[in-house]
Amino acid sequence: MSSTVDSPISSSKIQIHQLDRLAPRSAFLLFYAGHPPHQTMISSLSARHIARIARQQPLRLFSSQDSLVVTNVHEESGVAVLAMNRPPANSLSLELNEAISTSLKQIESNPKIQSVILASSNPTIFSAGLDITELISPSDERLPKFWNSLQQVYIDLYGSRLATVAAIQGHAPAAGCMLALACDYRIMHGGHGEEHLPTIGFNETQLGIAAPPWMGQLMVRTIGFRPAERALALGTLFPPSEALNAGVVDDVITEQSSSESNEVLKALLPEALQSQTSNPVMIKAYEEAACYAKIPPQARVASKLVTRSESLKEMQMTREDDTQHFCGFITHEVVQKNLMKYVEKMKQRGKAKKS
Ligand SMILES: CCCCCCCC/C=C\C=C\CC(=O)SCCNC(=O)CCNC(=O)[C@H](O)C(C)(C)COP(=O)(O)OP(=O)(O)OC[C@H]1O[C@@H](n2cnc3c(N)ncnc32)[C@H](O)[C@@H]1OP(=O)(O)O
Repeated sequence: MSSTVDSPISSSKIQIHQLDRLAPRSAFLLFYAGHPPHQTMISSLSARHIARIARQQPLRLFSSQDSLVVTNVHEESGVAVLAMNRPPANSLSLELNEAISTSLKQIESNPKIQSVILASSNPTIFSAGLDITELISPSDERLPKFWNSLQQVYIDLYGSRLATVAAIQGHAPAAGCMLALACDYRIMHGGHGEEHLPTIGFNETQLGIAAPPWMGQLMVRTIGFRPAERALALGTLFPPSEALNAGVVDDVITEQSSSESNEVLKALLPEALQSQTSNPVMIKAYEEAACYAKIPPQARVASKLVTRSESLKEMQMTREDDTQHFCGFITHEVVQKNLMKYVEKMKQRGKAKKS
């Protein structure tokens, strides 16, 4: 049996085939009418359940307000948006990491899309890095799974066939910075006055831990050996203008939002980001993404491989060792103590802010 549902991915219709024949909780195939078939994994709902909903009402596959990520595509310009949506700080949990990887693959499977903007539904925090609560007294089963999901996000983003543009509206410490550095282009908001400057960088040493080798090397490849060596040792968090000078980001936008919303952004941005249609960082991110989307894709991807394939290969080869080191390091008594102290400080700061 097949039924047709409206898709927020594009204006085209989606046909769902043979859902009833699939076992519950299995993945199913979606065929975009008029395009070659694409595979889309939907693991959290059973196929029967989805088939039933699909017959009754339009199925919103991507732009749900309570999803950990929200995505949308604009086939006319070849640009998509993938926004992290995990309040309060987009800290990277196992589930958020998996959602980022899955959504990126879904976007990649659309041949009309050449660029993706990595964004945040939080206007002041891009991502707070790893969810520190994942690191404290972790279970033996979850910790390696968690680290693997982060490695996978890095591999998927850094090696994506899509041109990737990071729209950094706010803070991007540690693994939040990694997400941005794994993109092809980074645009950061200049902040709202000296007292509210967002920062970006690898601050791990300030937590009593060290960035893993592949993250550290990413910084080295981005800003060069000596500046990276110093920034990693000191755990430097760069405010926007310093991030620009050091080459951590490619562009800093200081202008305020205009009152006029941008028509293309209205069509491109998922519901949860509609308040950002006049946001200058988003406008610039779209312009960059559209610019990349016009380059012949084979040539663009080949040039990306020239600069990235060696480090990706290395990552694949050292992945298991990296997981073992990470788990050993994080569960060390001294590291656990440092992390607990850090979280305590973070909570106190939060309480003080609220009172
Ligand atoms: C030999 C080889 C060995 C290899 C070993 C490798 C080992 C590598 C190990 C780890 C690598 C780690 C990388 C990381 O990403 S660690 C995480 C680093 N992140 C941080 O330090 C950021 C902490 N957060 C902040 O600084 C701020 O929250 C900030 C992002 C700047 C936003 O500030 P603000 O706007 O003022 O918001 P609040 O501070 O009030 O935060 C809002 C709520 O969010 C909670 N929060 C924030 N960050 C995190 C986080 N990372 N994890 C979990 N929760 C977080 C915060 O507590 C507030 O919660 P609440 O509202 O309940 O008070």
